[in-house]
Amino acid sequence: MYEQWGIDVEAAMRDTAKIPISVHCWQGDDVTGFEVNQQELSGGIEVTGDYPGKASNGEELRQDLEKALSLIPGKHRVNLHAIYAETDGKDVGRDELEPHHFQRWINWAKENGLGLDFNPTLFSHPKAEDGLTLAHADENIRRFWIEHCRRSRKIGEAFGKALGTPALTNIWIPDGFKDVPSDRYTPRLRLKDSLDEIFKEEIDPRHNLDAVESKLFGIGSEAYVVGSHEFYLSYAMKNNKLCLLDTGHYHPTEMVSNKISAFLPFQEKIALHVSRPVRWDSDHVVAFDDELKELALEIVRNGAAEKVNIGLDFFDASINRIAAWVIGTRNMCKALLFAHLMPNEQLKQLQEAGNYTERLAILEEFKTYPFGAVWDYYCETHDVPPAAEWLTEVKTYEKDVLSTR
Ligand SMILES: C[C@H](O)[C@H](O)[C@@H](O)C(=O)CO
Ligand SMILES: [Mn+2]
Repeated sequence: MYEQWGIDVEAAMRDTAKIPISVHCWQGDDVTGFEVNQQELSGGIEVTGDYPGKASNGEELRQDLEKALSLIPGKHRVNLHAIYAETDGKDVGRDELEPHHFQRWINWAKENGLGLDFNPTLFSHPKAEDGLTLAHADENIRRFWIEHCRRSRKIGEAFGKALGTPALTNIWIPDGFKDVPSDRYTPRLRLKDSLDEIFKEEIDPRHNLDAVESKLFGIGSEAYVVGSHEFYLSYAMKNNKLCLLDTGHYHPTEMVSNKISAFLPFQEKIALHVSRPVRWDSDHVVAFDDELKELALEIVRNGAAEKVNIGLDFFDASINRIAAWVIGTRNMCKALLFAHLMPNEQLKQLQEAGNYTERLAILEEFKTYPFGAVWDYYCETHDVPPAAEWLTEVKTYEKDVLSTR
């Protein structure tokens, strides 16, 4: 059926397999991390649920990631946060972190042929208690976070050097106000200054790429977020940084799929946190829904697979955490395969010719093409279980490993 449209199914599978997804480690432990002085999750992000068996150290988290990755077709990446440093019981401040605190992650990534990405952690910390970090009026606090971000880029650089693939080091801060500000400008000036300090040192883009992640609002920053979309878009354009678009960080009817082609004429690279907002930035597990398909289509039909760094960002503790990773990441891969199996060139020509009747007719017909069969075949060719067969393995792992923790 696909070949009748001139679609080369084997080529579609090959091209899908070339796209790495950066799998976020923080789904595995509810964004807890391994710091010696662990703090409550803060910064306006929430994890709900208490499913048993969560990973509580590096060994467990890596073991769980390995299990999840073994059920996902293709070769992918792992995205770390600074709170996943392993310091052997020593209380190392975030402004003191060094690449060697991530040596076990680097060794593991090397053994498993994975790339690593990184994020400084500017929440869940006494110096982020009032929800302000890089835009803080207190110079000591602001300096502390500048130093943390500076060091984070060096950690990203070390990942890139060791693994031969650039790390994406992404800065997200919670800074904002619950209620109407009396001055929106000064905190933004301070954030700009902080970023200038952080990025002062040039780092070879073959080892590290810098991204900045905007947000519309958070819990405790309902009225104003310093690092808004316009702020970071302007900063990234002027300073040659990547804008990271989190699909949960916009107005409920504002679609990130619609933004990709607006960025592409101007930006060499874009980064994504693919998430599933349900009424708000709720970070639900990514589903194979219309917006996910549209996002993948925008990447594939615009030939932008190498320009868009795809990362995931969801955390659900009400279900098995390995299953959450597998469902969300398989759905991202599924959407990319789906996008490669559309008659994109014909659809483009129909639009150019003003033939919107046929454009709609064909888009609708393809919704019921036998995509599931191709997906199963894709999984089999990558030696991972097709359809829901992966669930049996997750259940066995839950019985043998998770339930013993
Ligand atoms: C833990 C992540 O870095 C965090 O979720 C951030 O990326 C975000 O999206 C905050 O809303
Ligand atoms: Mn995010």
